[in-house]
Amino acid sequence: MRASLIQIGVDPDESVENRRARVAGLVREQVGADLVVLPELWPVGAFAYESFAAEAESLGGPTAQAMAAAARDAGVWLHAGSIVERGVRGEPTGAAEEGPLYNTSLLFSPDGRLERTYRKIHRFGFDQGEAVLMSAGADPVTAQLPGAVAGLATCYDLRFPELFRLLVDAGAQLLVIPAGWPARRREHWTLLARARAVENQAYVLACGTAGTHAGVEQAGHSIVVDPWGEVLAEAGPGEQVLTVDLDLDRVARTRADFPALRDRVLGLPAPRG
Ligand SMILES: NC(=O)CCC(=O)C(=O)O
Repeated sequence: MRASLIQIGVDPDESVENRRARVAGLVREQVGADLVVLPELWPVGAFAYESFAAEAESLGGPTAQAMAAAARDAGVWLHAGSIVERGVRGEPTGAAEEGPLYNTSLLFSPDGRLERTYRKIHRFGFDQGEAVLMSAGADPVTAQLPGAVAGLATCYDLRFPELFRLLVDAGAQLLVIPAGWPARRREHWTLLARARAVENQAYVLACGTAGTHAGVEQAGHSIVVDPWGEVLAEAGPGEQVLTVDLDLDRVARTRADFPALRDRVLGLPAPRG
């Protein structure tokens, strides 16, 4: 599988419309890739909280339309990163006001069909920002890609290994993680991406943003890690396309040769203390 991660520069001097068109063009350039991955909330910026409501879209909105067309034109599977999704009015409480916001990832097939959506489960910000503006997703998601099952997660999810174990138990061999990770915690990003790969004996494709928005410098350094924890490719801090060929049989070989996943002991009782 050939995968291309497009580490998009998200800066306030570019309009959302311009960035959407520019990114669609970049996706169209990835002819020959099997899978293209974009970062978290690249239309608006993961930390541009004050713009979330104004830039919220439906699953048939302008970003989804542009990405569906780009996936079709390039003939690629496209994990289009995430958008601020405006959910349906009245969901989930039945209230009459506008629908809730979600941080929702979109996965398109090469014919431009929206195959999967994943609403980010772990919202970032503690008691502010995304954590209060967005509603949490509740459903882990996998998708069958050519030759491998992908497990979907988003940015802050990377810190929660139990989600990845669920994905692996559902068959995931490839963990796809769009992000908008800040530069000041770049060491965590790299460390956690490698940890998730090693402990799950899976490929990790983690695609972040570049640039600075809402005063938060982004880490860049998108990274592809193999099931042994080796870094196959890593971007620098700026906008960049990272293309890498994955040997998908390596997942099964790693799990057979070093069967740590098999040796899990499940259902342990609560610790005695
Ligand atoms: N957008 C995010 O989820 C940011 C996560 C982050 O900054 C961190 O986990 O650190």
